[in-house]
Amino acid sequence: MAASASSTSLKPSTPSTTISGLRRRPLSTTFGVTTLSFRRHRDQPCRFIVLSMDAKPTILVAEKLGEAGVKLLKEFANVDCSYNLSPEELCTKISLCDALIVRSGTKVSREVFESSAGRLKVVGRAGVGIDNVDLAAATEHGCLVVNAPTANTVAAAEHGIALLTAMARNIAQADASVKAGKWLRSKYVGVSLVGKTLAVLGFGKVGSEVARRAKGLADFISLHMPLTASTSKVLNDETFAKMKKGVRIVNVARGGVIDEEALVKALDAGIVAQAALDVFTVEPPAKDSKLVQHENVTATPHLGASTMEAQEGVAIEIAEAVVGALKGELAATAVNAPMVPAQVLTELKPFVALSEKLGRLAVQLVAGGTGVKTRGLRITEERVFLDGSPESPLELIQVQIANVESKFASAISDSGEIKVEGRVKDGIPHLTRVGSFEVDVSLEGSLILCRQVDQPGMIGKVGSILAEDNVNVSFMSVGRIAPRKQAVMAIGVDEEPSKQSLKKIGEIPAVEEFVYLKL
Ligand SMILES: NC(=O)c1ccc[n+]([C@@H]2O[C@H](COP(=O)([O-])OP(=O)(O)OC[C@H]3O[C@@H](n4cnc5c(N)ncnc54)[C@H](O)[C@@H]3O)[C@@H](O)[C@H]2O)c1
Ligand SMILES: O=C(O)[C@H](O)COP(=O)(O)O
Repeated sequence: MAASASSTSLKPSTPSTTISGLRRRPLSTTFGVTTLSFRRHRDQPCRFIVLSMDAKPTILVAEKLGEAGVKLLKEFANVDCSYNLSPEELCTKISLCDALIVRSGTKVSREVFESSAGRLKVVGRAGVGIDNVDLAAATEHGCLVVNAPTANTVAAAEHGIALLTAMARNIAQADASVKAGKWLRSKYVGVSLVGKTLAVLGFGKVGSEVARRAKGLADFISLHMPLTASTSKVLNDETFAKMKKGVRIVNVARGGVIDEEALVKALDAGIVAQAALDVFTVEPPAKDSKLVQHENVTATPHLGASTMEAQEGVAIEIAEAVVGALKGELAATAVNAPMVPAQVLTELKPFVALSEKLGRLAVQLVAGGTGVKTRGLRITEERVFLDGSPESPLELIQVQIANVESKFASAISDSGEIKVEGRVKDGIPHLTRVGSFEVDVSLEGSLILCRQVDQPGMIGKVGSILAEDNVNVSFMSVGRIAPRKQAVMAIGVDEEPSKQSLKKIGEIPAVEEFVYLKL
């Protein structure tokens, strides 16, 4: 038997947690805890949904993905490539899947998350825009959403420039007329780009690449912001009325950032001379759409990301992100959790493992089962620096669950919540407090918590019962209020004890309560 025993005396429980020089109010929830919170540098909160998989996962790829990405996924998971699913078919299939990969053509609605009945752990968006994924529903269902934010940036910027130049010289319209047997040289006189001004709305990755390529272009507006509540119909009757007459508009962002009816009116009135559009509010747009059919509109079918290079890049980027998330690694491209720089991820990794284990442990301590994880969850966190330094390292994590009963009464703190606390020691998560009792046990394998009258021989008695059952004890720690009063024994075990052994432990006369917890 490999065991290490230690004994500590009870210290009064504090209303907040001290984190190396800063005082921090612990996380608290009204119901179960599976979501973890940290602070990262610059005092921005980070939230991770920690995933762990036991069997080989199943990944549904619902839209065409580059081969290199599919190959990568197949090395790790069962991969089901099923395209053109109806919303109903997607909802039926999703209950058998651990991850889903989509492009912009699939709506990942609340119904999809509800239909997954908790099995769906990751949604991978093979591209940038995540307006087709219900992020609030994903978060509520404990599902991580990751995207591939970098691999198609250049492709989208190049398409924007292609549309801009093609629009300025009427390339698409002129091509169609020549193919129709016409030769209309005076009809298709274009505008020169030299000396003009270009407004880039949405100056992020794509927008800045467009600007770099567009030096010297102008009197154009190129849209590159995501579709959100604040960008929806950002170009509308009011904004068109304020524009310079004869402006030309390029949209490779999302159709919804333009009020399309207003654009048709602006085109008819000559306020907007031309528009080059890759994206539409509804895709594909209606065949008789006034906008698409307008003679001053150049339209492409959402081709911004469609280059061989971008699609291979996106496929690999999303495959790596989804596989990483399914393995429980921290996701750098998570969109319903903040992006965290690589060096911070390394620093936080053991704390994520600690938080995951504390969360699991705390939820199992709730009386009446653990099926409350996604409902009524309220997380609060407050950080006050004692030494004035936001760079102070994280020292311990405390998880509290309020407004619930516990199946292990000793886990209830003086203030009435289930409380567990842990630290990272030599890279390994340790449980350091249960309720008001200080313990020190490595959070590996599983755990027996046992409250007993503090008296000689207790460690031996419990140890013998486990030894008879061939259960190896990895760590053992006792926290007590005062000598010969109540004590809590935390025993780490490598194997699951039989029901009989657990019963025997419960029958030791000095044992007042005990619980077996799987980590
Ligand atoms: N047509 C395509 O195939 C294609 C390809 C790639 C990206 N996109 C679209 O382009 C968008 C931008 O992609 P990205 O990689 O550059 O993203 P990004 O996050 O790097 O850049 C978006 C920028 O928009 C800005 N922004 C947000 N709201 C704004 C507002 N109300 N007004 C002005 N700016 C605002 C942000 O601050 C950010 O700088 C994506 O969200 C996607 O919808 C389309
Ligand atoms: O947001 C994006 O990345 C682009 O719109 C590309 O979408 P797609 O993958 O459906 O081409």
